[in-house]
Amino acid sequence: MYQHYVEMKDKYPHALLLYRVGDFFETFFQDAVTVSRELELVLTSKHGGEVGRVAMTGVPHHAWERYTTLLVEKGYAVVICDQVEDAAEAVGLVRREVTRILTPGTLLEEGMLKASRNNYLAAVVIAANHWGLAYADISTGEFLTTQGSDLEHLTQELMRLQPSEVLVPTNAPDLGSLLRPGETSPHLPQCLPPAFCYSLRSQLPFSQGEARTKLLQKFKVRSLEGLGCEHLTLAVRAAGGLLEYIEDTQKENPIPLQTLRTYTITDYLIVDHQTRRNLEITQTVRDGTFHGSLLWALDRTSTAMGGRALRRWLLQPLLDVKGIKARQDTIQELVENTPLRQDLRQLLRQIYDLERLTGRAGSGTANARDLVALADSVSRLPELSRLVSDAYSPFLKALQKVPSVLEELAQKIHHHIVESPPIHLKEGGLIRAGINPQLDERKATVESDQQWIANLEVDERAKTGIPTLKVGFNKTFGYYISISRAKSDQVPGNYIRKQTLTNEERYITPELKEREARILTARDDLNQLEYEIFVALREEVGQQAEMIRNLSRAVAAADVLCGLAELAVKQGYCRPEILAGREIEIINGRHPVVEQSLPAGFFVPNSTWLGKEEQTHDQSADLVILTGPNASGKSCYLRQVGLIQLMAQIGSFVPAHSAKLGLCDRIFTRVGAVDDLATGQSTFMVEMNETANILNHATAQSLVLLDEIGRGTATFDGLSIAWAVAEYLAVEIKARTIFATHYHELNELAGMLSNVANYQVTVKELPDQIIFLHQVQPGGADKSYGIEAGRLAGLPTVVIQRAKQVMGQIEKHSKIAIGLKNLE
Ligand SMILES: Nc1ncnc2c1ncn2[C@@H]1O[C@H](COP(=O)(O)OP(=O)(O)OP(=O)(O)O)[C@@H](O)[C@H]1O
Repeated sequence: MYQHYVEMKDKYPHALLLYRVGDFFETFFQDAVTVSRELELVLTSKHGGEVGRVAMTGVPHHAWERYTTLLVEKGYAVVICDQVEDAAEAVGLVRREVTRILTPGTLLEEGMLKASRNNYLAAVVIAANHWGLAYADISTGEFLTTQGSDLEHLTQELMRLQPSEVLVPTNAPDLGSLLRPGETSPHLPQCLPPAFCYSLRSQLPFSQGEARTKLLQKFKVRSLEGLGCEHLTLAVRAAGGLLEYIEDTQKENPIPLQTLRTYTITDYLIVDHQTRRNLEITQTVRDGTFHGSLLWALDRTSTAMGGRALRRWLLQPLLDVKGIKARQDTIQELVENTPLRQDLRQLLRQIYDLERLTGRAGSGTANARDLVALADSVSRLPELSRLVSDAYSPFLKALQKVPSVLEELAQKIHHHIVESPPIHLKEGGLIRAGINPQLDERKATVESDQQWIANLEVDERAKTGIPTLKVGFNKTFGYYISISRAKSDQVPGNYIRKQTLTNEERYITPELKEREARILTARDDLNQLEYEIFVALREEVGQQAEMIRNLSRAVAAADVLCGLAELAVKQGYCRPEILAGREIEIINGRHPVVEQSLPAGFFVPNSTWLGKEEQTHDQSADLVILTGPNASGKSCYLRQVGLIQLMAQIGSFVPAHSAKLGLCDRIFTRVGAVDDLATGQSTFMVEMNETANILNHATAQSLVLLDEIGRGTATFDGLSIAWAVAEYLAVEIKARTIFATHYHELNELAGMLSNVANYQVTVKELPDQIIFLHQVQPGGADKSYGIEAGRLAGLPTVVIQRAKQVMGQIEKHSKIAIGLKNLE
């Protein structure tokens, strides 16, 4: 056995090999040490003949999925080597084969995947400063590719996707190895973020010739023109290499992938990783939780597919007005038609994860319960289409037609498979009566034999006159007749004694054994036949994978929009008017997340005007300097504007009384720095890097949100940098910007530049407290409340007095604007 194990392990040197021995999956040698460390399991050892003592760690065979999930989550590849024949019938060593290879990016099993998010496998090809990126979710079939010419964009795109595994073609000697998050290799290009798992692959499948041929074959086309990537060499190379990997690891279960789609990152609103983090789109900054994120606040979807789609939309908002309006129209129809919205939500709740169920059917991993769940869901689709039959908005109209072949397929599944089938596929009990005459005939024979055995006890008691006679069954002898030892002298002549126990004797009869043998063979045949009928049905579903998935995507989109409509109604959102220009006008806007965490009516709405032509000065600024005391609501206001803009660009209604929003090409944020200990950078350096990135990439079409710049250094350095940055943004770039700051001196900019305005968050000052009004109003705060806050916090009176004196002096001598004017 060890020899066979070593032969298998040789084939998969970079994966953990789980090897079935009896009721356990065992790991040996170094794998055992790793598994025991990672899963906190006991490491034991056994004498292994010539090799001496062998370290081993095992997990119960029925729980392999649970343990494997943990290992894969930690970034390991796992190979399952299972017994493929019955140990009891095996002659010599039980035959074992690799039945499944699991890597973080190639999971299909339901329990291993998070319902609410995609599980992406990505592949990158880098050539000098150019890159190609392909990604697929093999559980849902999505398959996309793109390319670009700035490595920073590749990093950002990977951060958006958060792939579970990234394939990188290299010349590394340890091809096939999987680097876990944080592990490095000299063969890994620098621009790849260390947070992901990287699979080092050979270059060949990623070469233009091989990759292109692979794609042509897979999609049965003669040119890649129709897929949109004929001339995108790097995109083709990445996609072809990715496809080869999927086929290589999923030999047993050919994956039904959707047709490759080519996209361009600049077709979407660019939200860099920093901004996504600062705006807390999918998780909070403080503790990384989902609760408190924008996704948490917006998600009212009813299906897992809808939940995943909403996440994708939020991470990839649109730049195309038509696309946004189509989504808005659908939300509007659902907002206005409450009965339709409610019925739709009710119905959607009954639809399971069709995308993934179809994937499992197509790859041959679905069980009978999966097929029933799929049929249940598909059979809801005609109801759904009837419900939206009068709808006029685009995403509801997309549901109006359900191909009859799908309805028939669902009926067939229901007709064939019993209502609550067992999990196991080879133990029978799957297929209904009346489906297959051969099956029914064999079932009838088995049943009659079983009935004969069931009657045997009564018959034999009558025949022998022994009232305590019993018929029993055990694994060693099969059926037997049991008689107490006291009565054993009364047994008939055809009884053959098999076993003697303390108080009883066990017998068989030739007829009993004959019936038993017939039952056992017939049952095996029956189970096999049921399995074959099931597999044929599963394949039939797999053949319709594309059609089911197209509909699933339409259901997912409708679900997202129905959820957004529900939210709009419940939270009082408005439909923003999307403009082609640069104007941003938000009347009485609210922060979508903070609003939901406060009691109703507590959130103070605030308006915003940016980039408007021909308006009063306060309402036409490109750059707003926002001042106000600590904790007055500056950061909240700043984020609110970013979130409203982003929500509008996914097509959602927004938390405001009304809004007119010109599209943004990018949203940038710089919000309160945290020391980046991992890279050893100081707070100030992180802040400066981020600011540099903004100044180098923002355009007049961008939205820039800056919260405190220049705080991590000496006051005058900080103030000077903040001033120069604000000026550059307003004069050179003309990006729409909100600049929150404690440097009141920046208010002087508004007097010098016509496209700069001052806003402040107001407070009410009482003798012994400051009341936060959270109201944003035109005008610069004329005083800072830092010293006041210090007083309220209990700093000694002398310190407060002295601080006031020092401030008085500083203010007297600080005339930045006048000074700068004199310089010119
Ligand atoms: N418009 C609002 N209505 C109601 N409460 C608000 C509003 N804006 C902010 N708040 C509350 O005030 C708290 C402080 O807000 P925020 O963090 O935005 O202040 P800040 O001015 O940025 O403070 P600092 O200058 O210290 O960073 C928030 O936690 C929020 O609960």
